Order: sequence, then C-alpha cells, then structure tokens
Amino acid sequence: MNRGFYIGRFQPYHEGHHAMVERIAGEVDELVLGIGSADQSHTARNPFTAGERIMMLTKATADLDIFTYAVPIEDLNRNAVWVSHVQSMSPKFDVAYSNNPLVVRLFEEAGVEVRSSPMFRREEFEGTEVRDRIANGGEWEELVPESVVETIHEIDGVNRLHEILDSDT
Ligand SMILES: Nc1ncnc2c1ncn2[C@@H]1O[C@H](COP(=O)(O)OP(=O)(O)OP(=O)(O)O)[C@@H](O)[C@H]1O
Ligand SMILES: NC(=O)c1ccc[n+]([C@@H]2O[C@H](COP(=O)(O)O)[C@@H](O)[C@H]2O)c1
Repeated sequence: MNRGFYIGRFQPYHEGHHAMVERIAGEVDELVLGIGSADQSHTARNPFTAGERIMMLTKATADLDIFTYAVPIEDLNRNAVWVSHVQSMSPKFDVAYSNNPLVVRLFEEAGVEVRSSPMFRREEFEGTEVRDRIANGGEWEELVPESVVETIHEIDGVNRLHEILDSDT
C-alpha cells in the first residue's frame, strides 16, 4: 500500500490540480490532499476557508479511483521545521507531490521522496487566473470541475470575491 501527499492552497481547486490528482491516482493507492495556508481566508489571494476547500476537494475527487483524505495545514513562519509540522498533521505518506520549488526543497532536505510533473495548460489552469475571472465577471466555470462551480455558488463565493476586490481598491 502506497500513500502520496499533495499540498496546495487550492484557492480554488482547478482543472490543473485535478489533472495532477488524476496522474497521481495511477501511482499510489491513497492520497492525502494537504490544504495549505489553512488559516487564511477572505483575502484576494486566499478567499476560501479551509472548510470550503475541503468541500471542493472531496466532491471533485469522489469519482476518481483513489481514496483521498483532506487535511488542513496552517502556515508556520519557520520553513526549517515545516515538513515536521506537515507530518504531524497528516496520515503517514511515502511520497510527496509538488511543483513548488520551495516545497520540493523542504521535503528533499527532510529526506522525503518528491515527484513533480509538467504544468497542465498553466496559462489558464492557475488559481490567480480563476480568481481574477470570478472577480471581474469573466468565464471561470470552464477552469474548475463542475462540483467546484456548485460549491462556489453555494457559499456565495462570487459576491465574496467582488466585495474583497472592492474593499481592496
Ligand atoms: N496547471 C497546473 N498543472 C500542474 N500543476 C499545477 C497547476 N497549477 C498549479 N499546480 C501545482 O499545484 C500545487 C498547488 O498549487 P496552488 O494551489 O498554489 O495553485 P496555483 O494555481 O499555483 O495558485 P495561485 O495562482 O493562487 O498561486 C503546486 O505544486 C502547483 O505548482
Ligand atoms: N513555512 C511555511 O509555513 C511554509 C513553507 C512551505 C510551504 N508552505 C505552504 O504550503 C503551501 C504550498 O502550496 P503551493 O504549492 O500551492 O504554494 C502554501 O499554503 C504555503 O503557504 C508553508
């Protein structure tokens, strides 16, 4: 039995993340989805709460052939002990997945195997792009799984992003 760990902020969970999870599903039996910056919400960069992101990930991965756990991971102002912090919050894992250079370095320095992947259609499948489109009335629904569209509507996420943008300017 092999278990992987994939961390992201998932603000929101989009088709690039989903392509990565589908690829990971071919390599491990179980996957821990670490919800990074779990303590952050209601800001332009991190609009959604950890609980809202748990809904997005859980529903979007329900039909995949892999068992997933969503685990919130709060930020820590000490990179040198961040991997221990992650390990203290997560079920044990054999391999970490990330395309973030700092995350890759921290895991490798801690002796954890890390796998990266090519970016999938990064010009569109990027959290920043999805948030910009939501805030500016663009076509964002095609960039995220259908269940994420539903969750964002359920939590009134479009209006939240509009209000955050208005109050930032
Ligand atoms: N299109 C993509 N293809 C493959 N991996 C991706 C893609 N987008 C993000 N990732 C990776 O997924 C992990 C989590 O990313 P994150 O949640 O920060 O999303 P992001 O799209 O990079 O967000 P933001 O634009 O908000 O910084 C990172 O390792 C990131 O490199
Ligand atoms: N010292 C720390 O708290 C620390 C270090 C590395 C990554 N992280 C977090 O891990 C996540 C990494 O996700 P991304 O790959 O989406 O940037 C982010 O939430 C980031 O804040 C935190």
